Amino acid sequence: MSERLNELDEIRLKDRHGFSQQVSLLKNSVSTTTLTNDQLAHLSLLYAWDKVLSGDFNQALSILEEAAGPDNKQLLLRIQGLKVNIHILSYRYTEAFIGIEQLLKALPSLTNELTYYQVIGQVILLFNNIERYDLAQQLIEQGLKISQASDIRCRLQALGLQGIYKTSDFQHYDASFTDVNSLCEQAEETIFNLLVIRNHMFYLLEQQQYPPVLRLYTDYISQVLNTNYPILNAGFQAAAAEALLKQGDLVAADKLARAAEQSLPTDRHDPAVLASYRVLYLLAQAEGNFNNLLFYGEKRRETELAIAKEKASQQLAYQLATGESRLKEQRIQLLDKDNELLTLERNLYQQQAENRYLFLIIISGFTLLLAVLSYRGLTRSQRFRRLAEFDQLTGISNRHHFYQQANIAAKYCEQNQRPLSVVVFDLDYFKKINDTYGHAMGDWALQQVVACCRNFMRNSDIFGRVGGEEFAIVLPDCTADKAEMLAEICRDAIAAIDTSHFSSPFTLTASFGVSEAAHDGYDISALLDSADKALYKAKDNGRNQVWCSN
Ligand SMILES: Nc1nc2c(ncn2[C@@H]2O[C@H](COP(=O)(O)OP(=O)(O)OP(=O)(O)O)[C@@H](O)[C@H]2O)c(=O)[nH]1
Repeated sequence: MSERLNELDEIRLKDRHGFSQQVSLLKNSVSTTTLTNDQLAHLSLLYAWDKVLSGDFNQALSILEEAAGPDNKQLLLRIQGLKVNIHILSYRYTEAFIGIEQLLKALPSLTNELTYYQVIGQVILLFNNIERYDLAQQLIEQGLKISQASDIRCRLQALGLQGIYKTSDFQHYDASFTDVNSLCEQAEETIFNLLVIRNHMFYLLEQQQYPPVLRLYTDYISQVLNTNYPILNAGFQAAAAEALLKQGDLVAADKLARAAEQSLPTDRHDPAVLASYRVLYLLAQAEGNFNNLLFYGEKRRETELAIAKEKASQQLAYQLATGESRLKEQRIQLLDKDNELLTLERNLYQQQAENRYLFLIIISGFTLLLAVLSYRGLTRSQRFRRLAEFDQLTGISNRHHFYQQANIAAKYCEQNQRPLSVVVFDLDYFKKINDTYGHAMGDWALQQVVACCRNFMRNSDIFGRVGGEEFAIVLPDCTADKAEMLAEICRDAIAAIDTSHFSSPFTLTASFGVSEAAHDGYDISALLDSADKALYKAKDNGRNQVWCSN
């Protein structure tokens, strides 16, 4: 029986399908009373692994919690190691670090090289993530002392490369990369080798060494495609696309960047995902494609934020798990309270949404009745209302209507503690355009400016003409950094308005000011004032730029 369990362990990561089938078969056919404690625990470990590989982390954890305690110390540590692994995969970092602390205490008794790696590999990865390269390095060195097996040495050293890159000089890193690369190639550890090369390509991009990036891409891409590993595909393609872009080959860069996008897993916050969005953003910028610029700018920011958030929660969890124990427990309880509150908030929100839905159904019944009764009256009054609310030249809200809508939005955001930002902009040297090319040309320019900025706004944004050539946008649920990005995109788009078909082409530009409720409060007049002041700074500093009030 023990031999059979060891065989299954062997094929665990090599033949995923066969492993799953055989574990289930064994689990259903064997009589547990005939097994020793260790065999029972080993079977539970394999069964839990099968659940982990199929993504069912909760079940895997309960299998391990219920597993019989083995007499064999190595097996016990593997069970604890897998529990840590599951906590990491399910983002429960506090539990993960508490488990790690226990594992590290038991580490000196680990003598089997493969078990050492199985138990400690994830811990090293996590230490790298929280930038505790010193702790990761200690574990790597200990592992290298235990193991002479080339596959394990490749994996350990590959994990150590990130720390060497971040903490030592480039020459040392370059030499280490070459060593690890050849070691992993000899050991035929393809995935680890390719991950090391992918990271190296991004390192080379940082050093602005573009031809070597493309050489690595050509040399290894067929291996990458064979692994069928999306994070590797996306990483290689994005790195090569960025190198091509920097060398000015936009067409080839675009092709690879799109391929990278198609390889991207949707729910991963891997650096390869970030790199792909960065390249697609740079491409949109080079092509003047403002829709893509906004889209990928947003995606890039979201991914950056998610990576930073994850790192912060890992660092906090590490501090909690290694801090003084009573304080630690209190904080964990506080965190749990936070989680309870979040769940409560979510439930309340769901309830509110359901109530709102019910309310909408009732209201829509009345509305239909009213609509039928007053159809004629409404169409006439609607026409008058449009005239009173919207600017005739550009079609957006006039000053009065803009203020009305803006105040409603500000009140809503304040009550619901949502962010709120304001952007104001004013065309540069517009008088000169009127004076030189005539008032009709000025009108045309105003219409073009509004039409192109409108492209980048959401339905909930409030866009108004608040002066002759001055405009304002109120952005509910939007922080200043995003508002600033929108302003930059509008600024770029206005500067790109094409006047080449006129007999005397001219350039249109605008200056922007941004303010945010978190800094200036929720009063619309104060927000507009503050954004106006930032706008004057943009004008004073040479125009055609965006300034923020904070
Ligand atoms: N064509 C046209 N011009 C307008 C309209 N409303 C205001 N203007 C003109 O916009 C110009 C604004 O000029 P200024 O306030 O001196 O500002 P500017 O020339 O843009 O200079 P800076 O803002 O300092 O960069 C004036 O010439 C106004 O007549 C309009 O509806 N149509």
